[in-house]
Amino acid sequence: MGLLVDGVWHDQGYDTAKSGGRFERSQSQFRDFVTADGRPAEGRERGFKAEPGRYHLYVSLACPWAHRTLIVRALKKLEDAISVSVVHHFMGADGWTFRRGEGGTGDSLHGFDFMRQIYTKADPHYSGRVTVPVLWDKKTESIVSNESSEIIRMLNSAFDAWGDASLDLYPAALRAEIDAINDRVYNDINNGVYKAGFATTQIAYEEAFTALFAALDMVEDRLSRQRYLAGERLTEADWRLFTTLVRFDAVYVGHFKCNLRRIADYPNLSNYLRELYQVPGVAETVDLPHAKAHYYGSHRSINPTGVVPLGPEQDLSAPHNRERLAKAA
Ligand SMILES: N[C@@H](CCC(=O)N[C@@H](CS)C(=O)NCC(=O)O)C(=O)O
Repeated sequence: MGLLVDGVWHDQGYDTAKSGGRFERSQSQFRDFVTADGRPAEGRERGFKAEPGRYHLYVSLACPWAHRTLIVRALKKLEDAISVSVVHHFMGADGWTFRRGEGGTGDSLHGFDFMRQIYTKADPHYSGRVTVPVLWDKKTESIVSNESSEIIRMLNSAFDAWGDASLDLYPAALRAEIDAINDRVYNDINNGVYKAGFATTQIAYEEAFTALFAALDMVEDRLSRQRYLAGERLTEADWRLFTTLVRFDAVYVGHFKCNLRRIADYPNLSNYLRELYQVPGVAETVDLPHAKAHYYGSHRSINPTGVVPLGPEQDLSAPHNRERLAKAA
């Protein structure tokens, strides 16, 4: 694990010394937007026009942030319009690599060996972490965005000429509701599991753990009354929660010490997780053996032996009971 400083790679883990043992996620730095007409988004200088075949996603199948982009690409039926490369699951001293095999596809655009080369190609003086996902523009040979929450918004709305325009995961009428639930889910659940797992002091771990399970309890309660997080229809808020839920019992309970309860112990959350997993196109984006191999194998500060546990038993294809919450027409 490492980062770039002025374009030079340094093998360095997360520094929690200055923050009382707390894991603090750094801000994504490439924040442009693809738009349908190519005009720069508000407050941005560079404009990128949506065109089929022009953009490429770099993802890891292990990463919950990258997973969001794969799900929205599949749901919006953009597989032919936006190509993908998948990094290898092992993230060691070189960071993400394009080693082929075990799910890794190699870099089909440049034939690079390391993900960091994508960043230095876009900006030879880049300083920061080398993260996935990345939305790459083949035309200008640059990174449009390395922020998953913004990439999914682009996939949702900018490419409707080539995808499923009938699906809107961020409908105008629900935006305030979606933004509010996203905020809690991001801080306490999506990022919460990382804050628990990468904490290097007891107090930092306990803070994250307490907030995480309070938020899961809140979501469990909400999902006992309504089918989806923002009400009666599936939105991006659900997919953002899904990528953490689907990894929870297999990875976060053990590896990140998030072990007060499993998702399997929450009746509504576990049925909801199965419903989302069974939405056509989604199961193909989920690779739990790959995720386990990544987390347990790569984070040697947490799991020095790299041994990957074999369990748990899980059947995400089993029936769910969520139809009972559908509003009678
Ligand atoms: N805010 C970013 C976070 C992406 C992120 O942190 N990805 C992780 C993988 S799960 C990563 O690439 N980490 C590498 C590192 O921190 O060095 C997003 O949502 O796109």
